[in-house]
Amino acid sequence: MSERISRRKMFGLGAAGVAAAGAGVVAVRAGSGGAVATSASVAATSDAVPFYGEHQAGIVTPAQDRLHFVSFDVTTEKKAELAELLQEWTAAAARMTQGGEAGAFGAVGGIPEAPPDDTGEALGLPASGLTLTVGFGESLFDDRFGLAARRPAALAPLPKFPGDALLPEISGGDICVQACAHDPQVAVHAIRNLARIGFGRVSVRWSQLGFGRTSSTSRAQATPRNLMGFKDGTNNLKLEDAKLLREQLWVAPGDGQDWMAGGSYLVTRKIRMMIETWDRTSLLEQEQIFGRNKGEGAPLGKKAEFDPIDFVAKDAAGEPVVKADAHVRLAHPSSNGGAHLLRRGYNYVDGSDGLGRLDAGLFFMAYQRDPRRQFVPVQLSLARKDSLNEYIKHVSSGLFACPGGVKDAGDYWGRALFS
Ligand SMILES: C=CC1=C(C)c2cc3[nH]c(cc4nc(cc5[nH]c(cc1n2)c(C)c5CCC(=O)O)C(CCC(=O)O)=C4C)c(C)c3C=C
Ligand SMILES: [Fe+2]
Repeated sequence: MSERISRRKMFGLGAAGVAAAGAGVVAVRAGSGGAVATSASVAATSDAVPFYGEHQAGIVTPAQDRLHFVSFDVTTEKKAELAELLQEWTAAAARMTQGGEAGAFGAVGGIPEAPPDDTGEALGLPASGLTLTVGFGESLFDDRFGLAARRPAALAPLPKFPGDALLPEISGGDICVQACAHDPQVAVHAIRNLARIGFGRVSVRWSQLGFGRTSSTSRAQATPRNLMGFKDGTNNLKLEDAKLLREQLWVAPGDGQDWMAGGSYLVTRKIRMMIETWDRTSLLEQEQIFGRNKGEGAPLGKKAEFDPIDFVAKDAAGEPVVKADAHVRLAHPSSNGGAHLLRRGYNYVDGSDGLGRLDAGLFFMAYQRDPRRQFVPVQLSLARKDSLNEYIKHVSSGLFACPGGVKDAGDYWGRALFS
């Protein structure tokens, strides 16, 4: 008889509060698949991130390496069915983030006559730092579910920015789920199972895979690089910036709709890079465009990555060392009324475009307390003047209200909104 243990049990990651039903019935063969940790770094990235808490995981959680982001359209017209789905999703998310299977019986533990309640491709894989973060789009607050009066003012449609080339079919959506993990198979498994559970009630509108996190969200992390080869995330809001997080990231009671307290607003922008043109641009020009050097990521005129940027310094010709149209000057809080963002983007390559070019870029994601005072002014200033614009094109956009955290096993995603 083959040895049968749960995915969660196999890695000793059981967490109180994660549904125990079916544990021990759920099957994975020990030693099957390539999930066995082979080095210290793999072991570290196999850990589970707590699911319950004041805030949703996946926002200040140190950014994992991989992303699968999905936006759903709600297809049911019944509010009760939607609330029920959110409860089912929350239970599945609580299990999967702790390394368990999506359902109580799992991929092979149920009756043979029924479809399994887990699709199976993560059997044998550890939790891999999986976080699942949910958000509600503006379109959910139309008259379908009687939620119009509960739409936060901050969830207003974003304005059209100069240069926008947005494709509606990969923009917007009623509900988003951001899955981040250190293993792409774990992130994809989670989104796929949520889509499966949602059959008949939601349908996938668009989804995006990402790799090589392009932002650090903790000082414990080294700054990664984007596909233009520059360190990205140096001057990001970070987990350790407690005061700034309170002021700039988390929605506070009294900010508007109470159901959003402890939550945050997520802006997504898929930004295609004209990397072939970029690769024919001189190093000097590349560095002037960002206002930082490519090797260290130091501000121009400075030596080390975290040296403060000097926006006043002039070169021998009397020109600003950091140009007037440099990306970091235009995006800096000092140019935007003190606005900060918590950036959490990922690189993407979606094959090629049929014209001999890679379809590649940045899936930009940024969390904030109020996009009207944060993303909108920053993006307006970038869209008008940024010298980077010659090399990029915004092709998709999303804005989602991500509520506060799920408190315990009796709570669910969006309970405060739906009750
Ligand atoms: C509206 C917000 C922003 C968009 C859109 C955006 C696109 C974008 N950015 C890079 C690369 C870098 N950005 C850097 C800094 C930076 N970018 C934003 C905002 C947006 N970027 C901010 C708020 C900041 C921080 C500015 C500061 O306070 O100094 C950097 C420098 C390193 C860093 O601090 O992270 C790089 C590099 C690309 C490639 C891109 C679109 C494709
Ligand atoms: Fe940027």
